[in-house]
This record gives sequence, structure tokens and C-alpha cells, in this order.
Amino acid sequence: YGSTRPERILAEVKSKATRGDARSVVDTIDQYCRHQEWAMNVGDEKGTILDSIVCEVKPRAMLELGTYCGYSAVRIASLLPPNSRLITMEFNPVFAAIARQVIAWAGVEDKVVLIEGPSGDWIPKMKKEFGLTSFDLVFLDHWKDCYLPDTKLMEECGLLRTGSILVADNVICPGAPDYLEYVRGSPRYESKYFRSHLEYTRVEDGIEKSVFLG
Ligand SMILES: O=C(CSCCNC(=O)c1cc(-c2ccc(F)cc2)cc(O)c1O)c1ccc(O)c(O)c1
Ligand SMILES: [Mg+2]
Repeated sequence: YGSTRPERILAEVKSKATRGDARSVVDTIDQYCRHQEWAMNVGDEKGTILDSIVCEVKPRAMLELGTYCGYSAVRIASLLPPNSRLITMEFNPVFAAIARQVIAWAGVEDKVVLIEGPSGDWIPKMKKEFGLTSFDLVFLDHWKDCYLPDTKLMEECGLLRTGSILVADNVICPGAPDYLEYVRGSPRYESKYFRSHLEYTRVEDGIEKSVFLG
């Protein structure tokens, strides 16, 4: 039931996942999207790659571009050390409203700040709005043709420091060719491709991890 896919995902979480248990929220969404209806969460396979990077980096300040239903926000927040923050940005108010409820159900709302609006408007304001110096880790999972312009904007706004890490979903499917060419060709990045599959399918996709060298 529910009129939109995100509403049906939220309904599934409320009926099947244990309140306050982030892992059960993640597993419930994966189960639903694998067996009932596909949705554009990073998913379990690529999610495991993301988990390993989050655990390795232990970010104090992390940014996610593209919240959707909050699946990866919950996944990431459950791994963050105490007094670390994930700022997650969603353009679509309908997605944001659902994500807030999924994040609350998982009990990670004290680690997640969800902001709504276009990334191009928000990125120049982040330092002032959040008292930030830079992001330790950025997860790009929003419009694929925004990966490159937003990366350049984050560089220009001084939101990346030597060692900041960019993790990009969907670099093969739907694909972000201009972004890939940039981070792989630029002397300012050290890039690595993690081969995987499009969430819940056998279609090839992958995650690109790029370290900003300053
Ligand atoms: O949806 C958006 C943009 S943000 C979501 C970006 N993410 C994707 O597009 C995305 C897509 C796919 C994918 C889709 C179809 C396929 F056949 C194959 C792959 C997979 C992913 O993992 C993704 O992350 C939005 C914004 C503002 C609005 O007003 C609005 O209506 C919609
Ligand atoms: Mg994605």
C-alpha cells in the first residue's frame, strides 16, 4: 500500500523492522527491494564496500549527496564513531520526508542531519551553516550528472582537505563518465574502482573511491 515506492518502503520498515535497530532497517529494505520491488538504494553488495570504507576512514564529518529513502544514511550512521555527524542532502521533498522517518525508526537521528534542496545551493553554505572546516568522507549518490560539478564546487569551497575521500555510487550504471574521467585523470586524486553489481541485480556496476591529494 502507500501511493509511492518510498511510502511502501517506509510502510515495510514500520511493519517489519525492529524500532531502534539500524541493522534490521537495512535488512528489511534489502529484503523488500530484492523480492518485492526494486529501488535505488546502494544495496547490500555495494553497501558492504561502503561499510568497509566508512570503518577504515572513521569520519568525524561526512557528507552524503542523495538521501532517497535513507537506506545508506542509516547504514553509514550505524558505523559512525560517537560525536561524528553525517550530513545527508536530498533534493526531492517527498524522498526527504520518507527518509526522516526511516532514519528515526532506525534510531540514528542523533548522528544524521538531513538537509533539503539543490546541492549547488547548499555546498557553498555548508562551512558557515555547520561550522565545518572540511569533510573527511563524501558519498556521492545523487544525480549522476551532478557528481562532477558538485565535486568541483566542493574543491572551490574548500570542503575537501588533503586526504578527504570521495566514494561514488553508480559509476557504471547509470554511469558518471565525466566524473570518472576527471578523478582518474586528475593528478589531484588517487582513484580506485570497486567492481560490483547494480543493487539487487546481476547488472555490472561499481563504486569509485577517490582520495583528494590537495
Ligand atoms: O531521483 C532523483 C535524483 S536523486 C537519485 C539519484 N540516484 C539515481 O538516480 C540512481 C539510479 C539508479 C538506476 C535507475 C534505473 C536503472 F535502470 C538503473 C539504475 C541506481 C542508483 O543507485 C541511483 O542512485 C530525483 C531528484 C529530484 C526529483 O524531483 C525527483 O523526482 C527525483
Ligand atoms: Mg545509487
